[in-house]
Order: sequence, then C-alpha cells, then structure tokens
Amino acid sequence: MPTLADYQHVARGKVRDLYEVDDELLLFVASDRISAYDHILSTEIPDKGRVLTAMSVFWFERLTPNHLVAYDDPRIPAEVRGRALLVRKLQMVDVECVARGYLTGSGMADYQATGSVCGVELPAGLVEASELNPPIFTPASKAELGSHDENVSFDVIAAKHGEELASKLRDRTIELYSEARAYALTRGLILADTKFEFGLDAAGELVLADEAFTPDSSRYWPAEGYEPGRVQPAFDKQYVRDWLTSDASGWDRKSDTPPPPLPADVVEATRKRYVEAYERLTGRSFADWLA
Ligand SMILES: CCOC(=O)Cn1cc(-c2ncnc(N)c2C#N)cn1
Repeated sequence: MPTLADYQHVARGKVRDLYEVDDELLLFVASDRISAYDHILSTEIPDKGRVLTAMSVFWFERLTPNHLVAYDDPRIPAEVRGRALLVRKLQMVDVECVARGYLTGSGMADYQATGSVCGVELPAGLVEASELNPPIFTPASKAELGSHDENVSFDVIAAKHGEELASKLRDRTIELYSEARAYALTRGLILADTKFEFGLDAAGELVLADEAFTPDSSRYWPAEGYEPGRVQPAFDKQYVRDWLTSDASGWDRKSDTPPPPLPADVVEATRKRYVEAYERLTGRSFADWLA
C-alpha cells in the first residue's frame, strides 16, 4: 500500500491538495481544514474532508462525464482513505465556472453597483438572497491564494477560449446546477450557487473536474426559514462565523490578526452540521461511508 510520500505534490489549495499518481492519474485530497472570512483557521474540523469527499462522490455518480476514477482503491494511501479521490488527468480550462440561483456574495455586490452580474443585466428591485430564475452563469478568473476571484463577462471567456468552448462551459454549468438545485430542494436544502472547474479529455470532451457541490464549492442554505431580504445562514459554516464575530472570540474581523482557535463545542457543532448536510442530501448514513 503506497503512502502519500510516494506521490509528487502538484497543487495546493486552501483546504485541499493534489498529487500525481502516474501519467494518467491524480490524487485529489480534501483536508479537515476550514476557512472563514478569507482565513484558513488554525483549528481543523474532524471528518470535514471525508464528508465533502463523500458528497462529491454522491454527485459524480449522478452527473457525468466527470474525472472520478475511484474512491476505494489500493492506490489511495490509508492515511487519506475516505477523503481522497483518484481522478483522471485532464487539460484544465482556466475558468471558475459559477452558477447562481440566488443573489448573494459578490453577485449581490456587483448587482448593487451596476444592476448586473458579469455583464448579465438583472431585473430592478432584487434583494439579498432573491431567487434567480433562470439561474445565471457568472464566470470568474482564478485568483492567487488569499485574494478573491475576479468576476468576468461571458465575452471575456469567449475571447480567451473561443465562442464554442465558452458556450459549452456556460450551458453545462447551468444544466448541472439546475439539476442539482432541484434535487437539493426535495431534501430541504437550498443550493444557492456553485463553482465548477472543467477539463478537456484526450478526445476534447468537456469533463467535470475538481469537487462537485460540496459546501466549500457551493452555498447551502436550510430551506426552512429561507426569506429573501437578509443574509441567509450558511448550512455548514454559520456556527464558526457567528462565534468568530461574537465577543466570546475576542477577534476583530477588520484587523489583520489571524482568527483564534475554535472552542470544542463550535468544532463539534460544525462537524455535526457537515454530517447532517451529507445525510439530508443523500439519504445515506455517513457512518456507512467507506466503513
Ligand atoms: C488542489 C488544488 O488545486 C486544484 O484542485 C485545481 N486543480 C485541478 C487540477 C487538475 N488537473 C488535471 N486533471 C484534473 N482532473 C484536475 C482536477 N481536479 C489541477 N489543479
């Protein structure tokens, strides 16, 4: 059985890492690290990496083509089993493909400033968390670690990648998001938006890569209590956000100081929320994941 040290480390994200297994395969590893307010917190959330990997697998089983090759395989080192995916190497398309079914975050900020998002004009009078029907494609250019992706228009993507590929990225992004949003609603979860990365295989086919509809790549809100006009609570990260911005943490979000360690009760409540998100979404018990 190989160990992680046998594989070359080829990419690092805020909370995940990518290793090269051989000419055809990569190992996509999700950590238990959590980020909030643009900081990677010093406290990990036990099982976060395993829950998010199990969620990606749930969606990859439904939405093809994608880059998943295996999740229970002897080439996956024991130390990361359950939070690592064997994926096929693709020619990545350098576009953050974002679909938004609700107006929030940077989309809301752009709308307030310009009445549109990524060049897509929206109706007047929309408020925080307004539903967008149909959902909109709001691509972004990937930022360096630690800064925000920059929202760009479809035309910018078309200029860089050609009209045909840009249209495929947009259509596939909206199609996949629309299907997942409808399904998540039947499970009492609002999938407000999501960010995809795609690659091209040797035949030039567009293939879904990276992670699929995890709470790190997507905003999940509880459907109960949804009300436009205010910021909705994040299904997974709200306990962390609330504690960090409470007096109890002693942290000033506007300062450049790193957030303090999380108390055990916030860690445990957050772990439970990740497990609950997985079980509500899939109808499966997390205890059965790679048991
Ligand atoms: C870990 C931090 O970096 C990333 O995940 C972004 N990234 C993805 C690739 C990639 N490259 C070839 N084939 C793939 N299937 C993938 C995937 N996923 C490279 N960087």
